Formats: sequence, C-alpha cells, structure tokens
Amino acid sequence: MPGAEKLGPDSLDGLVLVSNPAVTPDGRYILYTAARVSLATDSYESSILAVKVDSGEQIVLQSGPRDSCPVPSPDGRRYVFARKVEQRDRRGNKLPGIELRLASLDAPGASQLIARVEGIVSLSWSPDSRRLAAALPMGRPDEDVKEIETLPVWFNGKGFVYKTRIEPFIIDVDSGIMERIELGLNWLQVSDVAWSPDGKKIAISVAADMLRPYLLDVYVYDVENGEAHVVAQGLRGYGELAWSPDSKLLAYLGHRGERGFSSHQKIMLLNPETGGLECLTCSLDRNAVNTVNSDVRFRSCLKKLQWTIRGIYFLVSDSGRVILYRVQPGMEPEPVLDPGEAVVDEFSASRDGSIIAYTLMTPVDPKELYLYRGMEARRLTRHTEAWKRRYKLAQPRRFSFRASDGATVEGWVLPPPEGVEQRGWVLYIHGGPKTMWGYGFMHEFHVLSNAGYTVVYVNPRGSDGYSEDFADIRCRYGERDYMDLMEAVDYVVKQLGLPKSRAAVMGGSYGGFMTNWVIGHTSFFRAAVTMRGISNWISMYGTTDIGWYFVEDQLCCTPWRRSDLCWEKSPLRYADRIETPTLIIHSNEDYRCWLDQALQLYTALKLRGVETKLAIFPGENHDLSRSGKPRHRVKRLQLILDWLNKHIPGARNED
Ligand SMILES: CC(=O)N[C@@H](C)C(=O)N[C@@H](C)C(=O)O
Repeated sequence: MPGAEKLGPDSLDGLVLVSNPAVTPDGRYILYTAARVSLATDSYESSILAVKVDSGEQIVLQSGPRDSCPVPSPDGRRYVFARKVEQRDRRGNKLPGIELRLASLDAPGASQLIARVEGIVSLSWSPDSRRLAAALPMGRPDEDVKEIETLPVWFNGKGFVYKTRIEPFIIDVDSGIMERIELGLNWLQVSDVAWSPDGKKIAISVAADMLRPYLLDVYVYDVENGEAHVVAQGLRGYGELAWSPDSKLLAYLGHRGERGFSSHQKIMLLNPETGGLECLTCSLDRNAVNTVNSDVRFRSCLKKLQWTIRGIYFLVSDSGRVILYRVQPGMEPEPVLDPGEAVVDEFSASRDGSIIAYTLMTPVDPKELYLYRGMEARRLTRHTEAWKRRYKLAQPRRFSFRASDGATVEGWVLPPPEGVEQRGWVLYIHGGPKTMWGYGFMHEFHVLSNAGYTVVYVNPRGSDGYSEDFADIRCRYGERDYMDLMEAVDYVVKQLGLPKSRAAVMGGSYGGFMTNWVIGHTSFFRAAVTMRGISNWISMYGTTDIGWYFVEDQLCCTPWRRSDLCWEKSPLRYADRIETPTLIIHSNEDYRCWLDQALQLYTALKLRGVETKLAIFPGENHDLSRSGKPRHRVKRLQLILDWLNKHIPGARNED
C-alpha cells in the first residue's frame, strides 16, 4: 500500500538529490546532477543527466558515481564537469582531489581530462567556448609537522588551508594548458571570476588582506595585454560577479558591511570605468541569496547571479520562501518566479532569459528539476516520486504571533502524519543565526514527525527572510532571540495545545548555542539535543573557520577586549543551572565549532550529575546532518530518537 512505511532514519537510502540545473545558453538542453543516497556503498552516487528542452527527452551524460557540477559552454556543444577522485600524499593522508573534465553533449559518457585540481571555486567560459577562467585553490599543507605562518589555518570540509591561495587561471580546455593570471598579490583568495561577453576582460573578486579577508577588491584583467587593474576596493559579502550583456557594467553580489555579518547580500551595480557603485536591491530589504535550511541538497556550482538581456537574476529569501527575482539598472527589483509556499533552490537562465531551469522543493517534496518558459512552469523530472510514495508525510502549518516588543514572529508546526499518535514535541532551532526555516524539505523533520514528535520551528530575531534590522542581533545573542523562541513556546502550548510536559529542544551550530543557552535559562524542556554547537565564545574565538572576526563582529568582544561580554554570552557560564538531560552530538573534524565546545559542556554536565551523553562522529565535519556519510546520518538520527524516546516516554497522559 503506498504511503504505508514509517519514514525512519534509514529512509535516507535511495533518496535522489537533484541539483545544479544548468541550461545551455541557447536554451536547448538542461544539464543537472542527480545524486542517489546509498547505504550499501555509504556514499552519494552522483551522475550527470540532461533534458532536451523541446522534447523532454532525458539523457544520461555521465553515469558517475562521482560526477557533478556540469557547466555548459556558450556554444551549447560541450560542458565541463567535476569528477571526485581519491588522492593521498606520501604519508597516506587523504587529499581533496577533483578532475576537471570536458565532454561533448553529443557523446554521452566520453570525457577528456583537463586538469587535476584540489577544488574548484569558480569557473567562467570564454565566449568563444575555447577557454575557461577559473579560481582554483593552490598549495598543500606540510605532510608531517605543520609549520604555520598565515591565517586562516583550516576550513571545514577542507582541512588545513594555511598554505592555500585561491588563484585565478585561464585554462585552454582542449590542451589543458593553464596560465596563471598575475594580480601582483602576495596573499590572495579569489571568490569569483567572470569572463565578459565581448571576450576582452575577466572580472575577479579577491580578498588580498590576510588579516581582513572579508574585504574584497574587484579587478578587471585585460585578456589581450595581460594587465589587471583594481576597479573597486573594500567591498564585502559573497563577491559574485556578472557582466552586463554589453560588457560595460558589472553586477556584484555583496554589501558594504552596513551591519557587519548581519548585512543582507545586495545586488550592486559597479561601473568599472568610474568605480561608481549603486545598490539595486536596497529597497527590497531582503537578503538577495537563498538561506533556507534543508538537508536534501547536493553540491552545486551555479552562479548566484546571472545577467541576461532581460536583467540580472537572483534569489531572494522571504518569510521562509525563496523567490526568483530580476532587476534592471534604474528600475525596481521584480519577482519573476514566485513559487508560493515553496523554494526555488537554484536556477540558471538561457542567454536571452527566455528559459529558466530551476530546482524546486516544498516541505513535502524533495528537490526536482523544473523549467520556466513563457510565464509557465513545468516539472521535468520525477526522481523522488517512488521514494515519496513509500511514506506518509505530514504537511506543516504556518503560524505567527506578536512578540512582546510588538514584532511579528513566524513559525511552523509539523505534526505526526495521520495515524501516528503524538508522543511529544520538539522546538528545533536553526543555525546561522542568519538562515531561515521555511518551505525547504527537511528529511530530519519527517523522521521526527513519523516517530510521533510534532516539530515546531520558528524564525526568531537574528533569522533571515525578513528585514536587515530583524536579522541584526549583534552584541545581543541570547536576548531577543531567546525571548522570541520562548514566546513561541508559550504560543504553541496555549494556542495550539501542545502538551507542556512533553517538550524537547534541539538545534545545530548557532541552534546548538541557543539550545545550550535555553537549558541554562529554563528547565521547561524534558530533553535537549545540542549539535555542532557553541558553548564558549572565548574558545570559539580564533578557532572557528568562519574567522576570528565572526566572534568579534557578532558578540562584540575578543578574549582580551570585553572578555566579560564573551563570557556573559557563553552557555558554559550558566552550566551550573542546567538540569535538562542533554545529548551532545559533534563531529571530530568540525572546524567551525570545534570539539572543545562539546567537550566543555559534556564535562560540566557530567561533573554536575546532569544526565548526558556525548556522541562523536569520526571523520565528519560541521555538515554531518546535511552531507555526512549516509550511515553516519542514519546513526545520528537514531541517537536523537533514542534520546527523545527515553526522556519523553509512553503515550501522552497529563496536560
Ligand atoms: C555563519 C555561520 O556559519 N555560523 C555558524 C555558527 C552556524 O550557525 N552555521 C549554521 C548555518 C549551521 O547550521 O551549521
């Protein structure tokens, strides 16, 4: 019977993650990646497929199992893609390895090696389809003792990066010959490269100040004479670039740091001749990127903004939804594709903007590929249909309430599916804090709901999807954000009737920080699960890969300047008040929130006699719940259910 199976932790097996829709510039084909989660091989088996836009015919271009990220050439005849390969140094240490390969759309399967690289940060074809501009990480750590004289030292998922410079190159795709673009910088981390439509220039955004790597400069490199000059300095944000169709102007995705790391990403118009900079999306007061949380994504290498003859396309996070927008210089931004209660997760537009390929998800539909043409949206793939038919998925309900300071706060409730008795409920706090819950698919939520737990997820102050002011909780962590969450708890108990003695709290990263904070400030919850969390801002400083400046920017302190503030805002400071049984889940290669964050909390709880358990996942990083080894993901979910079931036992009675 369809929908009869319980969606348990191992339901991850066989789920297909559709990603990276890339339309050929002529609009004839849409290339994409399909990655099947396999518990048997404990991997994501990824292949590259294409759909012919006119006939809908599906073609397997590369059958994998480790191929992804197709980037079609401007002439629409070829594409490059990434093949993950295993590399080891002489001591047997694992090294990141990617083969950049070239293939023809007419010859499925055949491909030619262009280069072996350690990663690909950005690629941009030359308009004649013969060369690529590329930003590539160069330089490996010492094999034995690490002798470090630079910053940053490490990065989540990559390991040691202290010798890594991300440099710009031009690659001849037929011969594989790579030529470095010289910018004359000693230290550099390129974030994006963009080849101009007239073929004459390559725009490069680059961090050049090792001690302030969040500052980006934009260079324009003259392909003919090999000279580069700076056209903008000291910008911030993602730093993605797109040329106007006439090759005169640049669109820049980022900001000027108006609210530090709480600033919205904006589309800025940059005139490389005059250095003039104009914000095209400030009137929106929304983040011009997709920040919705989901655990069914596979890596993507699409540009976040694209300039076609119809304007500059980009995604906007808005109240849990993600909408495709467009803006033209001198005009107001306008929504092009508003999916309603859904998320346009990634997109790619043909050269004339008449065809848009995108992936779409909803809270009950994992991602599939769609086509938007002539004001009509059409679904092109059904990779997840058979998987979905096996299970019963409940539909979440949105709610909003007026917080005690008058602001409107939004949240959702995902009950158990029909026929499953409610055992209790979970307040699930997202990370960031500048991300949002909303209409993204969360496999983990359905696992909880199928086990009888209603999932309550709220966007408190600090979240994305609203105004820049709403997202800005700098120097005030644990204040208004905490109040919003606890007021939401009050609302769901009083207005939605959730049983007050059957609640648990959980969250990851900033959500782990907030879980730790919550249990240090209230004993309302029967159980807590804190994951990849933060317990001590003093030891977070200088260890996290998101930069020492993150703590200073968000908490307004360093260990030697206002350390009292760092400590006041550290959950560990309140460990003597914690009574809630707490499961701590952490990865031993989490370079974002180091293992010490978990260990310090675990030790404190153990010494104080609070029931606790620490689960350390070997070989995993900060992204365990989203892209960890499938068997580890299943184990993690099982540990969470076991903890909840132990502390919220039996059927509901009181309340
Ligand atoms: C900016 C950032 O990465 N902050 C982390 C502490 C965090 O909360 N990350 C979130 C996005 C997560 O879920 O891992």
